Amino acid sequence: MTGASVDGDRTPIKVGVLGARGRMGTEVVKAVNAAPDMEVVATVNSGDDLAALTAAEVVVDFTHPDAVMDNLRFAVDHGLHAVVGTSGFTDERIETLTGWLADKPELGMLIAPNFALGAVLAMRFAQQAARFYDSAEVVELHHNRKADAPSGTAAHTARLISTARAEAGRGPGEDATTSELDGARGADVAGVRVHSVRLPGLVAHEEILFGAQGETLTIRHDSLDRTSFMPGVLLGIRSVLSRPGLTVGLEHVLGV
Ligand SMILES: NC(=O)C1=CN([C@@H]2O[C@H](COP(=O)(O)OP(=O)(O)OC[C@H]3O[C@@H](n4cnc5c(N)ncnc54)[C@H](OP(=O)(O)O)[C@@H]3O)[C@@H](O)[C@H]2O)C=CC1
Ligand SMILES: O=C(O)C1=N[C@H](C(=O)O)C[C@H](O)C1
Repeated sequence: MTGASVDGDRTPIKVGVLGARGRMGTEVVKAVNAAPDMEVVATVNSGDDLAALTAAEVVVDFTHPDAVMDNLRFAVDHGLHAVVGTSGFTDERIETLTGWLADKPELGMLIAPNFALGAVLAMRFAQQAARFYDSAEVVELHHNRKADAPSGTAAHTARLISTARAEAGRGPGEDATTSELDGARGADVAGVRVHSVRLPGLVAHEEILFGAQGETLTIRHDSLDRTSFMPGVLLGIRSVLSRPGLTVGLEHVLGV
């Protein structure tokens, strides 16, 4: 049986890392190799043959929104569990993955828009607050090498707010803007305005702002270093083996 030794102790979880040379991939390789219960058995970078991944039980993907679906197709076809941090997951993509996994019910796949504990909590708190406020906007701030805007975390946060306020019988708050320069009010994600800032020096930051009569509420999270994502990634690797099907969001693993 894969991963189990004769005396019942589990052998280290075999992990393949996609995007291993990147900012996140580099940290993942270090964190996995430093963990006592797992080891990196394959690293894949852009242009490499994915076949090396078949030595793994779990693949971790921190690549690019344009690359991740092909990588996951390979993982599902080859019976590999997957932990995914790459951004760009639309409802349509989630539906596609659900279809693929239906044919491999034993496989687990975890997609987490953000692996940092504080970011997961910030999204949960925003979801709770959204029941009480019509008006909410999201500001995400990232390093200037980031490929996509808005961030996956901000898009996910906006969708959570939108769903929570709809469930509470609320709509988007009043906005009297009738004249604006293109982009001045940010992107509309599920009826929530999302603003993206890109600056060298930043890592990953998000503010969720709520407004009501005479008051505002601001929820802010800052990842100051990419090591902030690693406890969540390691937890994801450990848990995906016993979570068949698709899980979207680390909150479901953390139970928050
Ligand atoms: N969920 C979370 O908590 C977090 C998610 N992210 C997300 O992770 C992703 C990666 O971020 P980051 O590490 O900063 O980006 P980087 O650009 O630093 O790293 C991405 C790496 O993936 C490689 N790559 C591209 N295509 C492929 C492919 N088909 N197969 C294998 N490797 C490939 C790139 O290689 P090359 O440069 O040669 O193209 C690059 O080395 C982004 O989508 C980002 O938003 C980031 C931080 C936290
Ligand atoms: O590219 C990044 O850096 C990050 N990407 C993720 C996102 O798009 O939300 C997670 C985190 O914000 C860092």
